[in-house]
Amino acid sequence: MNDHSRDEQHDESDLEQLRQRIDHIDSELIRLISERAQCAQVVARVKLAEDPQALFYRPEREAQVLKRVMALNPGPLPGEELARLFREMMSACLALEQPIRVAYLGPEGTFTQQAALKHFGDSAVDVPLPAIDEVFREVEAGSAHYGVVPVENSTEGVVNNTLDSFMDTSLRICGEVVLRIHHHLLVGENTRRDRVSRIYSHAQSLAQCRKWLDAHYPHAERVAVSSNAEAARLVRSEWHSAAIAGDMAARRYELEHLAEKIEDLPDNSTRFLIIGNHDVPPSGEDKTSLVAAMRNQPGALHDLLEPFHRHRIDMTRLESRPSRHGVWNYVFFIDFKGHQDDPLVRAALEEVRLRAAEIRVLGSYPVGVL
Ligand SMILES: C=C(O[C@@H]1C=C(C(=O)O)C=C[C@H]1O)C(=O)O
Repeated sequence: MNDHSRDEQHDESDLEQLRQRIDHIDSELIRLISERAQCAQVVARVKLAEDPQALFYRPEREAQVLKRVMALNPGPLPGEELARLFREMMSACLALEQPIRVAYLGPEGTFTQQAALKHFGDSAVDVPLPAIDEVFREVEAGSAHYGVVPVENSTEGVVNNTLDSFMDTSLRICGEVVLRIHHHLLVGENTRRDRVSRIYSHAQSLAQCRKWLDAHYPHAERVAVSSNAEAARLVRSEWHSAAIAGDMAARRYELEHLAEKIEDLPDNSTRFLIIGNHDVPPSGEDKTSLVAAMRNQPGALHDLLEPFHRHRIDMTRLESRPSRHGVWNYVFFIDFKGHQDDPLVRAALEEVRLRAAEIRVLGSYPVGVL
């Protein structure tokens, strides 16, 4: 036997042993995961015994579980990967308690679907809807437990439809998800790649890739459609067209990548909100969103914001939108760190309430973990 074959023999028996060890670990994991799932079933019974209308999904608890997993992670898997595995495990456990229906801005293949999956995991039932206000309506009507809508993009700013929908809803924000957005130039298999004369995408995505398009396809017609998934669907049957969309849409519509990561800013990301019909208890690291209408007098905005500053509350966002009642009246959307049950936040909110014409807390919710 030469050295080489002895080495190989050694490798083979090593491999055999390692696989036996992995089988043994898997058996242990199966036992533990099943024990975890049984525990979740008991949790469901406890919740129901306390309240027949019990909420099974607990965003604050899920955020704590994920953060704990990342803190305990000894490696070699990155914390986010380990948390992703736990995300799926919780999703499956929750489905045993109650299958959760999640409406999102569709069609299938949108970044919003990707955000919904990232937040709720694979075991949630997803319901694609064609418009943001329909997502609000579906959750208001109780046909879906939760909804997922985009609210702001790091390159292009706010999604006005979402902010406007919050003006006339009683729904609450139950969570947030931030997604890194990578755009690709996609084509169907029969497309003449050198003859692309039209590029479809959502207006925001076209804007996020403007410089790249100017440099690479200055003469192609840019056509804005209702979503990037819709763009992907359209180009399947068009020989001279390409779509700008993400990986979900590429997979869903079996498209090929002509160019990858064509967004102008490399850290392009979008924030999505989870909407539901209940308040979320504190998780330990929360944000609060509110909408306020100002009194129509000089210094009103300063007066409105001053209590946040004095109570040292960290404001993370301020947006204004025209109010739909009366010309030139504005409402403000304010996000800040902290939970509405925190004594400091409560004190600030009481003062703000006296200074604003109207304020409505849209929700306190866990800061996005993944
Ligand atoms: C098990 C529970 O119910 C659900 C499932 C969870 C889990 O699997 O860890 C966590 C929160 C809830 O969404 C719970 O509330 O603890």
